Formats: sequence, C-alpha cells, structure tokens
Amino acid sequence: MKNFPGRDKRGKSVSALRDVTLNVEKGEIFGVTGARGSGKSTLLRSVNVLDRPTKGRVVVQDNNMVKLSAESLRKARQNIGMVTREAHLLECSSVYENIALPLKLTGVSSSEIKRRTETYLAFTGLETKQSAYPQELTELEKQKTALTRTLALEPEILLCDEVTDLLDREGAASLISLLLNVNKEFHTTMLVSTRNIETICKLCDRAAVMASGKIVEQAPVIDLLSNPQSEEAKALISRLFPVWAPEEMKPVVTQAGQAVTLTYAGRATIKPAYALAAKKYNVFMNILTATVLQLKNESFSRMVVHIQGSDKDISSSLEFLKGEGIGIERLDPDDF
Ligand SMILES: Nc1ncnc2c1ncn2[C@@H]1O[C@H](COP(=O)(O)OP(=O)(O)OP(=O)(O)O)[C@@H](O)[C@H]1O
Repeated sequence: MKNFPGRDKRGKSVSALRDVTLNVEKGEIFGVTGARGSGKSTLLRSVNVLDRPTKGRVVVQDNNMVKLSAESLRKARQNIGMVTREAHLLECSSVYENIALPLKLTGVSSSEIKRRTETYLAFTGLETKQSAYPQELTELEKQKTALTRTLALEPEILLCDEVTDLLDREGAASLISLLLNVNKEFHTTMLVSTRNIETICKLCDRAAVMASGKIVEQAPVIDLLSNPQSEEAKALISRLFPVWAPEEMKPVVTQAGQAVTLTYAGRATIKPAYALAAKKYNVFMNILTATVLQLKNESFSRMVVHIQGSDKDISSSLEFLKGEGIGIERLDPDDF
C-alpha cells in the first residue's frame, strides 16, 4: 500500500497502491500496464524503495527492502538497475564518461571500468558514439546510453519505467529488441511499466493491468491477449485489434453470413486450417482485417473474417476451426 499525502484536488491524500500483490520470477520479464495515474511508476519505485510503501513488504532476493538499514538498502539497490522515460545524462560528459562515472562512484577499479564500459557499449551498439555528447544523440541513442550505464553496473534486476514512451515506433522496436537481448544474454529479471500495450506484448512473459492503484488482472501475455477478463484489459486489447470492415462491405457483412474473429496463438500455423475448413464445409471466407503480433516467444494473430454459406455449414466450419485450436468469437452487426 502506498499513500501520498495531500496531493489530490481537495488536498486529501492519494491512494497510489492498494492491495497490490505481485510475484516476479527470476529471469522473467514482467510488464505493468494501465491508464495514466493507475500506479505503475509507484509500483516500480517501491521495488527499490524510491517510493517507500506506507504498508506492506517488498521482498527482493530474500530481503524485505522496507526493513533494511540505510547502508544495506544502498547495497541492495546496487543489484537493481533502473531506466526511466528520460535518460538523465550528464550534458557536459561524453557517452563514455556517462557510463564510467557511476562505476567510479561505486569503487570499481580503473581497468575494470574500461573493460565494462567497452563491453557494454559494444553490446548496445554504441561504440561509435562513445565520444559524443548527449546533445548530439537521438532520443533512442540517449535511452541506449542510459541502458548501457545501468548494464555496466551489472544488476540482476532491471526496472524499466516507461522507457519507450518518448521514442517513435521504430525507436521503441529497437529498444525492445535490445531489452530482449539483455534478458537472453544476462538472464536479467525485468519489471517493465508502460501505457503501451504493444510494448508489453512484444517484450513481456507475463503482465499485470492496473487501475486506480489496484491490479485488476495478471496473466501470461498470451492469455491476456486471447482471453482478457477485466474491462480494463479488454479495452487495452481492443485497441490492438479493431473490428473493422470497408464501408462498401458493411451491408454484406451485416446482412448475410456470419462475421467472426479468429484468434491463433503459436509458433506457426502448420496446417492450412482456414483453407481446409472452407473446402470441407463449402463456406467462403473473406478476411476483413488481420493483425499478427510477434510476442517474446511466439506469434499471435487475430483476423476478422466474414463467412458465407448455410447456417449449418458455417457452424460446422467454426467447430472444425475450434478443434484446430483457433479461438472463435461471433460478431454482431453492431460491432462494425
Ligand atoms: N510524489 C507524489 N506525490 C503525490 N502524489 C503522487 C506522487 N507520485 C505519484 N502520485 C500520484 O499517485 C498516483 C499514481 O501515480 P503513478 O505515477 O504511479 O501512475 P502511473 O500509472 O505511473 O501514471 P503515468 O502513466 O502517467 O506515468 C497518481 O494519482 C499520482 O498523481
């Protein structure tokens, strides 16, 4: 639980976290998403006690962080890296110096500083930028510098607070793929907060959806996508997969046949299930929209399809597709 004193419109305290229970497994990437002000950043900042919980425990590697002495907390924090929406680089220092300085402050030897700075600059692909100053960098390069600075401290846990939010789509994709490499290479446990559901899908193993300081749902990303339970999760997912038909198709789609969403999760569609269903049951399938998302370990696709044929054949073809592991949702004309 976390209350902030006297900051709402009427000067009352703000209840930023309420009844939050979350377990992040070693080596996994766990996402936290939700609307603005739902408590994501406060949750992340509770892990390293930048925001001290009003009540409750924060256990990191068997240490209850809220009970540690100042000195033990300082040591425990060295194992918890944090990257935020803004890179917060020293403007008068080069990329190299920005990475080397925190190492120097933690007492790392000069030869080890050189080794680590060079190693992690190579890992993040910033070698050619090491002499550049922050004002010469793109937003993506700034975020990569901040990430390199954190990686060089070799934390086992990484908190990523809205790290892709200032980047364009291409920049976000590049940072996401770098974070996936970090997780793969160093087995770093990550807790990632973002309002962007696409970032959660591409990066995380599991995720929690927050609303008004509470976790309303938590599940593996694939389950969240295929079967969201809470209104908040449903709203987030529907942004990724809009139900849509071209204007000229609407009379056809809404008056005859059956419109459905077909959802498939897996590494590859081995059988041509849709073609088989069409042939076997003599139905015609017209794909109106299709979205394929590459998740961390598999792909996930959702299509909006209009099926024409007799009612019996449509039902049989849908039963067949269900048997092939494809998720089916019948749509109403009002959904378009
Ligand atoms: N230092 C603070 N003092 C007072 N209130 C705060 C403080 N930090 C956060 N809050 C309040 O706590 C609530 C949760 O804020 P938080 O920043 O954790 O949400 P968020 O989900 O990360 O939002 P965003 O997506 O906008 O970053 C909000 O009502 C916010 O105004």
